[in-house]
Amino acid sequence: MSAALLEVSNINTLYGRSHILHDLSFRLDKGESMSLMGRNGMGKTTTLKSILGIVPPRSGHVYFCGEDISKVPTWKRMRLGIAYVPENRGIFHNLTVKEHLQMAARPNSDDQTSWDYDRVLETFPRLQERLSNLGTELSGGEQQMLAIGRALVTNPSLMILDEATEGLAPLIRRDIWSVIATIRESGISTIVVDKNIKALRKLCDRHLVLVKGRVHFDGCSEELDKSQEKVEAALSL
Ligand SMILES: Nc1ncnc2c1ncn2[C@@H]1O[C@H](COP(=O)(O)OP(=O)(O)OP(=O)(O)O)[C@@H](O)[C@H]1O
Repeated sequence: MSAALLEVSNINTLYGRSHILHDLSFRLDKGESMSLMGRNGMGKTTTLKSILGIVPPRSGHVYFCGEDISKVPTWKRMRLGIAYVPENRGIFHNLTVKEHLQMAARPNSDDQTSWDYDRVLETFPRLQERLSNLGTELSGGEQQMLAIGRALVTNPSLMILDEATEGLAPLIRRDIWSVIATIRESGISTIVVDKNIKALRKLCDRHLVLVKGRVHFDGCSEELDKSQEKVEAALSL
């Protein structure tokens, strides 16, 4: 078996005394794209925050490129190549589009996966038109594009997107899905949290479904098709 890019091994994550993730384990190979699904409150965001160290698991391990990063602070995990596009997008009100991108940019020696300022603007022509606008002056869709663009210029090997299409108009959603596909094609591994199972089925190689902080399903798209009833029941209860 090839070395995993990310391996989450038996993590238990709690908020105070509320035990949210229970012995959660999964792995993601280099270049692989994984969906993370589950009803509201099942622990998807907590899983992402555990990977990033924002909410460190009480026990268990997180390995990235074979290294145990369980005790590594969040900023260092990002330096190692993990980028996060949070649910609330985290756009600064008082910075322009250009400043957001310039501030985050980090070059990468690997030409194949390299994303720079110009490539992001080519991918998001809307941002090109809005370069001198402040975060507050952007629509929800533009903010989402900026949040993704800002993550891309850090040249991550793993990109984590939490509900990137949530609350957006259908045409903008379509653009965001197409950009996520482009990111994947550029060789960056992705973990995508979303409710659109049809889009995730098409986009991702593997799928993880959580129920009450436990893995309910973990398999490839063909296995997802075979377990359709079980998965749909878990998502619609
Ligand atoms: N900061 C916190 N303090 C205490 N409990 C929390 C905190 N954040 C989340 N929770 C609880 O942890 C559980 C899992 O939440 P989480 O946000 O991981 O779920 P989710 O699957 O991402 O749901 P959603 O789709 O609603 O974002 C929920 O019961 C939630 O109320």
